Amino acid sequence: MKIKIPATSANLGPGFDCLGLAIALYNEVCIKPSSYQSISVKGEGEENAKLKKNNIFVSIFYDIYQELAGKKDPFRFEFFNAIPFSRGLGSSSAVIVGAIASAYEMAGVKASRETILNKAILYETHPDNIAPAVFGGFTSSVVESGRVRTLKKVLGEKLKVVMVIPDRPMSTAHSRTLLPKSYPMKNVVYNLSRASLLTAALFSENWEFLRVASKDCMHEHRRMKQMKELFEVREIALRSGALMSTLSGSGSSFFNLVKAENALKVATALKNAFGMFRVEIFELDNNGFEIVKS
Ligand SMILES: Nc1ncnc2c1ncn2[C@@H]1O[C@H](COP(=O)(O)OP(=O)(O)OP(=O)(O)O)[C@@H](O)[C@H]1O
Ligand SMILES: N[C@@H](CCO)C(=O)O
Repeated sequence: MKIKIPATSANLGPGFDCLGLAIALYNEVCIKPSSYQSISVKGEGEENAKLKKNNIFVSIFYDIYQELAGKKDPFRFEFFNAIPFSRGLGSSSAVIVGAIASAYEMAGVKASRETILNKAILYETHPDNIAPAVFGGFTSSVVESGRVRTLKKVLGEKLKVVMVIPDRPMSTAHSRTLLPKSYPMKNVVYNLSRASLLTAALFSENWEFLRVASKDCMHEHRRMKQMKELFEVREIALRSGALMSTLSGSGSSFFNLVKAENALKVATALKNAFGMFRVEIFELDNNGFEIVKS
C-alpha cells in the first residue's frame, strides 16, 4: 500500500493549538510485506542515518499494528519525504497520522478518520496540525475529555499559499519553552476575539477580515525574535497583497494566504527580498491523508 499525507500550517496567528489547515505538499510512504524489516528514505532526511534505525513512523506503526493484529510482521518501509523537518509545516503530525492510518490499513481493520484523529492525539497533544492532516481543509478543533472535536471547511481554488521556508529549523519542543505559562486577561481576549473572527471569516469566505483576524499576541513575537528576518517577511507579504501572514506552526516557516491571482506577485516580492530562503506557491489540500492500494 501507499499513503500520502499533507503538510499543515498550525495556529494561523491567534488560533494557538487549535486552528490549522492542510497544504498540497506531501510525504508518501510505501509499505510492503517482506521477509525482513527494512527502511529506505528519499527526500527530506535522506542524509540522516538515524531515520533508518530509529524511525518514529515505524515505531508508531508497530504500536498500532501489534495492538490490532496481535503480532509484529516484517515490512519494507519506503519513505518519500517532501515536508521539511522542524520548519512549522507539520512534519511530525504527518508522520503520526501516516503511521496510524497505514497500520490500520495493513492490519485490515477499517477505521474512520475520527478514530485515526483520536489515536493521533495520544502522540501529539494539540490537534491543530493533526486535524488538517486527517481531514484536509481548514480545521477548528478542541480536545474535550481526551477526545478531539473538529469542524472542517473546504477552501476552494481561489486561494493559494505562498510559503517562505527558512534554511534554519526551529524545533517545536524548543519553541514552546519560549512561551510564558500564563497570560494577562487582555492578551487572552485579544487572541480569543481574533481566533473567533478568523474562524468565522474562513467559514463564511469573508477574506477581507483575515488580516485583522490573524493577529496574535501569545506566541509569534517571542518565536520570531529567534529569526528576526521573519518580521520583514510579514511586512513584505502584507504589502504585496497577502490576505494574512502568520508564523507557520512553531516556525520557522512563514505562511501567507493569498488570492490565487496574487500568488505570483507575493512570491516574487518575497523571493527578491529573501534569496537565501525557499519561497514556494502551494495549493491547499482538502482531502487529508489518502491511501492508495498497490
Ligand atoms: N519524515 C519523517 N520521518 C521521521 N521522523 C520525522 C519525519 N518528519 C519529522 N520527523 C520528526 O519530527 C521532528 C520534527 O517535529 P517538530 O514538531 O519539531 O516540527 P514540525 O512538526 O515540522 O513543525 P510544527 O509542529 O511546528 O508544524 C523531527 O526532528 C523528527 O524527529
Ligand atoms: N500549536 C503548536 C504547533 C506546532 O506543533 C505550537 O505552536 O507549538
